[in-house]
Amino acid sequence: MSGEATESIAAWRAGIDALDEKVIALLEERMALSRQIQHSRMRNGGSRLAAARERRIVQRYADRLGDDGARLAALVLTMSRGAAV
Ligand SMILES: O=C(O)C(=O)C[C@]1(C(=O)O)C=C[C@@H](O)C=C1
Repeated sequence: MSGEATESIAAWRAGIDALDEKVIALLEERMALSRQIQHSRMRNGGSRLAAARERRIVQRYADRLGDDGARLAALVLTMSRGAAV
């Protein structure tokens, strides 16, 4: 591979690494918000789960990202629920 290509790939990877850091930070922020909601609901006698809300979230991801988006949403929700200890 040419030196130019190697440099380009390194720069693009730096961009990806920066984006991944943001995605991770956003996921952490999301999990914290989700935990607040779940704790609040449970303190008030409700359950941890809000199934209808989850269906809307999965649908939103699916509309934008297809079947993989739906799977990603399910994983994000699992992580968010798991954070509510
Ligand atoms: O929106 C809520 O009611 C939440 O509790 C948050 C959240 C989520 O992480 O998006 C988590 C658990 C529920 O089952 C539904 C959604």
